Amino acid sequence: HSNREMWFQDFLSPNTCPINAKANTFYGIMFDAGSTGTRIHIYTFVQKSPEVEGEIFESVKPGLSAYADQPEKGAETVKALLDMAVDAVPPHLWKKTPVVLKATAGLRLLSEEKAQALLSEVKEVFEESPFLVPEDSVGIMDGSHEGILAWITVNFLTGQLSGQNQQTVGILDLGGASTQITFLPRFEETLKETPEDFLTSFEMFNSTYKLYTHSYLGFGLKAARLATLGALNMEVVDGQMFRSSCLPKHLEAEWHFGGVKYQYGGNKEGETGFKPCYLEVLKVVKGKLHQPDEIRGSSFYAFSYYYDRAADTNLIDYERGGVLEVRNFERKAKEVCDNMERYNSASPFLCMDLTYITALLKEGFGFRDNTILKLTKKVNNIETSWTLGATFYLLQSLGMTY
Ligand SMILES: Nc1nc2c(ncn2[C@@H]2O[C@H](COP(=O)(O)OP(=O)(O)O)[C@@H](O)[C@H]2O)c(=O)[nH]1
Ligand SMILES: [Ca+2]
Repeated sequence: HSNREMWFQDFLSPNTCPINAKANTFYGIMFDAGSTGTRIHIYTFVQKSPEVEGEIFESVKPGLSAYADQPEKGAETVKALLDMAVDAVPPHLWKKTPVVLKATAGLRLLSEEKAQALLSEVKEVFEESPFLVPEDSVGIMDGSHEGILAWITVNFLTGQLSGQNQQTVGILDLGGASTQITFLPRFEETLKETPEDFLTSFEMFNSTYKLYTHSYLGFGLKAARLATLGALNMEVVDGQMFRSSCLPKHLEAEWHFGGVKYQYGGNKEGETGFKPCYLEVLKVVKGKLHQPDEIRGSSFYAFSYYYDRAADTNLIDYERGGVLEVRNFERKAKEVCDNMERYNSASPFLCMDLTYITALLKEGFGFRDNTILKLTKKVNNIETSWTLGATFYLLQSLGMTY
């Protein structure tokens, strides 16, 4: 360093810079313990109005449920991410920076004691850190909150929660083990025909919202693969083969999910391709999901695996996302499933995944072929995830703001 720079650096050190510049900035750390990975979101807030100044986002695979029998190792993956936050947050703010981890469907599918073992190891990592560890800093996220909090994130970031025009957007989140659908019903009719536990009211930014939301456990993309193979929620006999016409004909492979090993493969003799595959995935979704009429015409934001699979098949730009119709997923599914040899470089599940997404949207939720989906993974450079919404609630509950 030249001495000029040193002088400059000294001037801006925390205890000499103008207090209002520093006092306004504070941080929140929210971990998303997803079924396929653990993610850290380090948010920077500016005090004056609910404003997110920035986000540091990192993720690690696999998710905590893969460490069902080695909870300390699972917690180590959280510690590695938390060490990043020690570097990112100024030391004088550590004690005022809350750290929370919420686990989603991956841990909901684990046994109670295995999930608790993982969570208590994570709690120890938090206790050993320099950050503020609130009361319920580690836990499993309630499915209905998962959808609502993602809705808050997207509608806050797109400015629908502050502006007067309450033209909010609905959200679709396709995880590995569960999938969420959330929107603000406009018609009284919808409220009447919706099951009671699908409707949740809450207070945010001094407005009250009554949202339609549901988290379908077992309907995430990975869980749906097992369901399509007929392997979900069953004791797998060692060496048992699971076959599907959604898989390449000559495929023989094994796969680990949620700590269990599965043998799976294609239909050497039987049929292969979109038509037989669609019939298989239809068994997973037909008649299993609630179909609110209101959504048939409205467009939705869609992210997580909806985004990943659309990007993997160039339906959207990998970085910027894009807008498409439900029919684009179906067309791509047909193209992949009926030309499997051309796609052998991609995941062997690509045909099954795209066909499942098509069936989930059309036969599951009841969307039309021309329903518009806005696929995004960031809005204003902030990840579209339930974690920002969860952090707003956390700060509110700590009386820190909003
Ligand atoms: N970019 C990005 N992708 C995400 C985020 N959360 C989930 N995903 C993607 O969605 C996939 C499945 O979601 P996950 O959270 O692991 O499953 P869940 O526990 O059932 O919700 C992951 O493999 C990621 O690719 C996120 O915050 N940002
Ligand atoms: Ca998730």
